Amino acid sequence: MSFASLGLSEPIVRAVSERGYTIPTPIQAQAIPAVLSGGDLLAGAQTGTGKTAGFTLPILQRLSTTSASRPGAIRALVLTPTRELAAQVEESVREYGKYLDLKSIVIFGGVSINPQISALRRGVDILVATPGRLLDHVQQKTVDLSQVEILILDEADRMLDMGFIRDIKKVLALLPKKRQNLLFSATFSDEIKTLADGLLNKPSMIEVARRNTTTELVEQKVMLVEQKAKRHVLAHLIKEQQWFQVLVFTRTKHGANRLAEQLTKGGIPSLAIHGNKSQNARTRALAEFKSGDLQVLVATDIAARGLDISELPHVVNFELPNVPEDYVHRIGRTGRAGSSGEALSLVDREESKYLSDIEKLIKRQLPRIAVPVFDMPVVADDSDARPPRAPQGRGRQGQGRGEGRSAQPRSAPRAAEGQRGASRSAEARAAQPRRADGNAPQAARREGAADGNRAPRSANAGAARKPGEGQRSKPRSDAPAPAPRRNADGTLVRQNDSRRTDRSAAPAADARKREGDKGGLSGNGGNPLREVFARGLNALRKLA
Ligand SMILES: Nc1ncnc2c1ncn2[C@@H]1O[C@H](COP(=O)(O)OP(=O)(O)OP(=O)(O)O)[C@@H](O)[C@H]1O
Repeated sequence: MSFASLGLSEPIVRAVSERGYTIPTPIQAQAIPAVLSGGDLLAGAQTGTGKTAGFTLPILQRLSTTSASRPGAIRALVLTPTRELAAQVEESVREYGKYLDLKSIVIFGGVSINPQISALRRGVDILVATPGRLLDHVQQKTVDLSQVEILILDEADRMLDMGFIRDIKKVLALLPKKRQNLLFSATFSDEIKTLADGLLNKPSMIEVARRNTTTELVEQKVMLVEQKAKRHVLAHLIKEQQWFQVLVFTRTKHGANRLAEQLTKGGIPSLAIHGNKSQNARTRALAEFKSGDLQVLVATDIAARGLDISELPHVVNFELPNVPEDYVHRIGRTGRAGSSGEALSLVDREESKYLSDIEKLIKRQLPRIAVPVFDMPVVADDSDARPPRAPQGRGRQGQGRGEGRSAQPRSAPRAAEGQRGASRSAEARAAQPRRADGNAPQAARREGAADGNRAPRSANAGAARKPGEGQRSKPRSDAPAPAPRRNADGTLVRQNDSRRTDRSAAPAADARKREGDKGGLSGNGGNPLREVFARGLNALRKLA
């Protein structure tokens, strides 16, 4: 099957083949004719399977073969949940439409509104926007949506959930009654699907794979590890396994800042991206990460949806999301367009409910792998020893609005009201890290500086490293001092624990074997029993 055979004109097919696409993906093969027929559509297909072109190409086709009712009028409106996704979608519109006489622009918050006003004045056929900034334009009467022929909700289930639904309803009220509605996502919960059905007019429904399934191209694993050990385990894995491009998801903005700072201090260049960062910092962090100049991007769910990072090899859930669909989207940043990838979830026992919700959604049990055995540095700062919040059901925590016009959290439907209150106070708690000596830890004091700026790098972190470059061999001045051998939960390995240690090392070694020795999961060389004995004795002396 070819793109031309789906009813697309030569200029569109030419642009698509210049992009390197020869065969439509299954969602494109089904969605393109359905959109061209003019009806409403609810389309679901796994992450990274080409949904963007699935709606963009037929929109371009429809608009290029009919004329606007009024010159310069907005004819298609694409809404996305995040600024970065809006920018990405509009880039695709421009690329696929480069041989057509259609104009597109993107508008989102966090940047000056004036250039957007000027661009809207000049006339535009396809507008890609985040809802918050779009409503700002509505309020200032700088946008006219009365001629919109096609509305597209990308990441539709997110757009219709409690974070966005009020804004979406305001936008819908401004659109002509007669229009084509297109809803695309990799996930649709039953309640969102029912809501979507109510908004659509006799929609066709396309489901390429079973709803809410994760892509087969991602190898998913779970490591059961205590919250306070997670950052050490993560740093160890990144160094030992020489992971380069790693996207790490945390539950809160503060947690993202803190982890990015800790990793950077430990010699792993990292930046955080979340809703409290300036747009400049967000754009820069994502660009550096996409281009391969940045080793680790620590993100909240702001980066979970839609972002297309070419051949991203690793996604890590530092904490599990409390909305199981978000798991599907997070891990879907890897394993895209036919490439394979790995997703590792670090799960504290307090998160076991989230894990079972996720496994229920994706209808499979995720394989558990052993925690690596290694020397964990002793740290006075136990600010991340706090376990994650106990599961409280659905509803996003600690994120507030997806792309708000203000820092105020969105209002939520009744059922979720209590959860959001809980989430805010939990975020506030997390904003006050504790330290044994009662002083604010460095991370907290630096937070202001780190926010919106490049996270401070350690003296010899220098430029981002390529895989294999100086990760193990170079001694670093900021490397943690040799420490007593500890278990993954931070407790000292005692003399009597040696058999236990050996037993816990065994599954790790097995896991490494299973993984074709990618692992590096074992401890130091030499005689492990003697080493454990000596270290244990040392530590006990110190304690005494
Ligand atoms: N027909 C095609 N042939 C080859 N590559 C394609 C084709 N269509 C899309 N792609 C590529 O596949 C990747 C994923 O596409 P896209 O971002 O549209 O996925 P998606 O289904 O919207 O994912 P998500 O659910 O995460 O938003 C992109 O890099 C895109 O360029």
